[in-house]
Amino acid sequence: MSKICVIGTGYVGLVTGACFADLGNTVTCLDVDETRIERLKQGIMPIYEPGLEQIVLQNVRHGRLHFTTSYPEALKDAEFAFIAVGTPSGVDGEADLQYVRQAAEAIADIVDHPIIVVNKSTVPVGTGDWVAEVINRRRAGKPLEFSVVSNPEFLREGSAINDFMMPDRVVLGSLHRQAAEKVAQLYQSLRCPIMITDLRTAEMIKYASNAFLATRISFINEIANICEELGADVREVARGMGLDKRIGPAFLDAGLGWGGSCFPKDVKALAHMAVLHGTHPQLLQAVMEINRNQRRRVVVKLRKALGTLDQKVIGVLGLSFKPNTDDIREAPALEVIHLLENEGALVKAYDPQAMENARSVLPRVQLVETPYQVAEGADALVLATEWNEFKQLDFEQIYRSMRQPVIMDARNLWNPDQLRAMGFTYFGIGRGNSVPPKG
Ligand SMILES: NC(=O)C1=CN([C@@H]2O[C@H](COP(=O)(O)OP(=O)(O)OC[C@H]3O[C@@H](n4cnc5c(N)ncnc54)[C@H](O)[C@@H]3O)[C@@H](O)[C@H]2O)C=CC1
Ligand SMILES: O=C(O)[C@H]1O[C@H](OP(=O)(O)OP(=O)(O)OC[C@H]2O[C@@H](n3ccc(=O)[nH]c3=O)[C@H](O)[C@@H]2O)[C@H](O)[C@@H](O)[C@@H]1O
Repeated sequence: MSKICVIGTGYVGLVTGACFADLGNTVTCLDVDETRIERLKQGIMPIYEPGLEQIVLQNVRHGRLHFTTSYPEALKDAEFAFIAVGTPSGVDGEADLQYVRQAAEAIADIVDHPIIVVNKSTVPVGTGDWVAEVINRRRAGKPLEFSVVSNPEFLREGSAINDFMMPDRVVLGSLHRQAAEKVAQLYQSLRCPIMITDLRTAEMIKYASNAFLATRISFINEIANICEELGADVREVARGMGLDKRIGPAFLDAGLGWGGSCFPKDVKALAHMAVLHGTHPQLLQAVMEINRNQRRRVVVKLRKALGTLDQKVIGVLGLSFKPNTDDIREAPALEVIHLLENEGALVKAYDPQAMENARSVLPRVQLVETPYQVAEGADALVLATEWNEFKQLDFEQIYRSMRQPVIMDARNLWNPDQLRAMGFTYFGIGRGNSVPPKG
């Protein structure tokens, strides 16, 4: 069993730390955010993630998982230092590496024993080499025995623990095969394919994977828009496509487009890298443009259905960028709300988990306690995030309480025939009758 330091306690750091502890290692998770660490020490999770609290508390109790803000404490005798800090978008769409640099410099300043530096953050191709340079430069005259391994993370929010513990694959990249093999041993018990390659290739696998998934979603959204005009049903189209083993059914849900803390920043960063190195990433540009338009189309449909959005009350169900998370970073719902507010609409909203996070970024939105309060007096109801609890609502009650019975089901969650039969004007995404009549 190994001694591991995890730098950063965001989604990835916390899940990585808790899961490695659960696999029997001794893990210290470090963050520069004192409040976060203080709360973690009290057993309070900084994020909503199913199963996380249980695995954290259990491993803390067994003495395998620790939290600290002290780099010396976290790195003491650590055989591995996992960097899992944020890599947000910079001004031009590039990945901002300031936190990675700080982590690398701290390792260089503190460690005096051989160590493997494992990069789990999503970073531009070439960052592994750069991290090695940062450490070496900092240690000039007093070399440190270390290797850098890239180990991109593929977990999804909302199913993070399962994704970590039952991955489709683990990707490792390094100049030093032996170092990569040592990291591979940490994952041995997960019994999944472990691919060892070079540093830059591993870094690119992460971007290419996220960009490909985003491309699938933009592709099906484009097909959805064509379906609307031609009277086909995109859900059936996706089902029919997905039965082909070469295509597969995943990531073909048309809707409001992709959001979240990663797809938007990673597709942008990949396109930025491409342009910077003289290639023209036309497909990536189109993938991003389709995604932007997907939100706007919803607002256009609502405007057409209601005549104007000015002074109209629009209820929004779901604020998180997808179900089972309280994360609202780049959530499609927020963009739709901003567009609606720009046209004078008054927005009410509810989300099962993201209300706290939404409060500060949506000062003009009336946040209410239940889906039914969202519907009350509304001129239209928009389903922006397909939480399970929205599947079975009392639509009779909703119909009675709305000012105008207009439903914009932007995640294709509900049954159009049933709702239309009840008297609702229903619009979905890519489902035949989904465009309001012209004029
Ligand atoms: N959120 C996700 O589902 C996934 C994220 N990733 C990648 O993993 C990386 C981390 O993402 P998140 O966990 O979402 O980030 P986050 O932004 O939620 O958390 C990052 C944490 O790192 C801490 N931090 C910043 N600088 C630090 C330093 N110098 N020393 C110690 N702690 C420091 C911050 O205080 C924060 O708590 C990103 O590169 C992201 O692209 C990869 C796969 C999934
Ligand atoms: O690098 C990352 O951070 C992670 O990004 C995504 O995970 P995540 O952002 O948690 O969520 P997804 O389930 O991929 O959904 C992303 C967005 O696409 C949307 N989506 C997803 C699937 C689909 O069919 N249609 C669709 O619109 C979701 O609503 C959401 O807004 C990837 O799936 C992970 O493999 C990756 O590790």
